[in-house]
Amino acid sequence: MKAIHIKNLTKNYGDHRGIEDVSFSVEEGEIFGFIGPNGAGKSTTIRTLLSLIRPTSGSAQIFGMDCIRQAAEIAKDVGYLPGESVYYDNMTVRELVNYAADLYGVKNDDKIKELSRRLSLDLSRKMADLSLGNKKKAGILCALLHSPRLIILDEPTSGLDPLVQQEFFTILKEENKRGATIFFSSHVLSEVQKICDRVAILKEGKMVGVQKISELRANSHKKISVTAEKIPAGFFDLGGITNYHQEGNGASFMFMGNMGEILAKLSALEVHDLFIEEPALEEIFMHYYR
Ligand SMILES: Nc1ncnc2c1ncn2[C@@H]1O[C@H](COP(=O)(O)OP(=O)(O)OP(=O)(O)O)[C@@H](O)[C@H]1O
Repeated sequence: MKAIHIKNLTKNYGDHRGIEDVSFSVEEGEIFGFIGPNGAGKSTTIRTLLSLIRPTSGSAQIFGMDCIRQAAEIAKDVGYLPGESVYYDNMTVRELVNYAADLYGVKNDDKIKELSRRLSLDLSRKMADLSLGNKKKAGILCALLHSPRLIILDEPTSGLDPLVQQEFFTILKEENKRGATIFFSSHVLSEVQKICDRVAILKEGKMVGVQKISELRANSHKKISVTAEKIPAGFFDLGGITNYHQEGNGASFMFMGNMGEILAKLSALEVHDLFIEEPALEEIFMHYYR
């Protein structure tokens, strides 16, 4: 069963481009990343999925249900953390989560207590007095408290400090283990690689591709830096080399190909230092954004 199935989805805001002809699917049980720079159209896609805005054309389904016609039914199965949230300032966190729990018919308080403890969120505080990160935690609580089948998170980590972020990822992995599908939008590529199985890449409103994180890495270039007694000009004249820089007795470049060729070349040098590194996911993605 597909948790999410989007087909040729287009949303224009008058003359402004939102998203154009976006298609992809998320399998039930996946942790799926949705990546793109600010303004790429991630929130537009999510809001269309949840029927908060209407598409210009195309269709979307969640668990086989039509996102427009069956929006109310879908909402019971979904937990959603918006990118930007506006809350009732006068409510305490406790009042807010009780309100959300009532909406979803959640009677048991254990999960609320456990999540607030693990995220270090004080339930007695007023929403108006919370920092951005603590407001985010309250939003996370509201998105998870009913143990939904599908969790949709729009830029969930902005404002969370690193320790809380780590705990939040552990919680998400546990939610995934109990069977929840997780759809995670972000412009921070390094955090997506920590948790997601596959990613969809969005650029200027259009899909660039969907790939497994493991494949992205397997197909990737290696980053090589060498310092040696003397490196003749244009010494590394091999195929598969890009971003070549040479200065003084150092050279650095990206390489994709048979590493033996590089080692054969290096054996002709008096090498002082050699680094062969996996590039960050950011660098792997860069060729999509050129
Ligand atoms: N209500 C709106 N009216 C007009 N244009 C909009 C509206 N909402 C979004 N857009 C435009 O649609 C495009 C996609 O925006 P969207 O917010 O979906 O991107 P995003 O990838 O979620 O980025 P961000 O992380 O900055 O929110 C942008 O060019 C944005 O300016």
